[in-house]
Amino acid sequence: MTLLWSSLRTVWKTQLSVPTQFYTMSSYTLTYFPVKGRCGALKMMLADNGQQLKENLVSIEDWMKGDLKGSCLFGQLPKLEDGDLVLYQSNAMLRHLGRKHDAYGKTVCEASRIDMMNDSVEDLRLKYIKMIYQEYDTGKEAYCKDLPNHLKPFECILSKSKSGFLVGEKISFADYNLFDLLLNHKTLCSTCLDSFPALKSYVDKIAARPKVKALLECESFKKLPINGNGKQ
Ligand SMILES: N[C@@H](CCC(=O)N[C@@H](CS)C(=O)NCC(=O)O)C(=O)O
Repeated sequence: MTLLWSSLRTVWKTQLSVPTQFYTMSSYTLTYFPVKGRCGALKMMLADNGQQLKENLVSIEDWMKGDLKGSCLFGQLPKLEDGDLVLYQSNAMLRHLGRKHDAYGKTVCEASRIDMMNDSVEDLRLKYIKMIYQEYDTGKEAYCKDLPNHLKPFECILSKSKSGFLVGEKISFADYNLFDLLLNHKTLCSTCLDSFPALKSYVDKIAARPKVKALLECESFKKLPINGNGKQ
């Protein structure tokens, strides 16, 4: 049993831990609207790994013509192309990049915990999107009041983390995703992290990673609105 487990671990590590430099020739193309939206985390992860990203920005006018929508597997963007691989679903893209760029944990158990954390980030993102697009004027206040209940589990995890990341010793795709969503929330409510010291230093620490910092300060990234309806 021990032997089997250790060989499984070896297979998993072989799949996950291919040196990052092996992938420097990857050519990524992202097709999406001119917003940060569901692609902020993906862009941060690629930037942090020194990867190039070609972007096709789609205006609402072009989208409304319907041809592109009709060509998308689920009728929605973003779409990420990595060579011959075409991916839809932003979380599948994060996982793909996590596998390729060693941001998906060291073991099967770490990967599963990263999945769990990312699913929780997605739960909060869906609540955020619903408020932004459907009830900004009537629901923002209640949303901000309830926000600490959703941030508390992340604070709890990070306050116990030795590395300062959600899972294991290294940054993972779930960290980029949570970081991106926390930046959105700081824009929504500037004091929302004041009673969460671990989350606050987590955001500061990821924002200070040189390549992430460069992206956050880059004009073409900064000028993208967070959401498509202008609310933030
Ligand atoms: N679950 C999908 C959601 C994608 C999604 O909601 N896309 C929106 C923009 S962020 C879209 O394409 N809206 C246009 C439409 O539905 O026609 C993902 O994570 O990628």
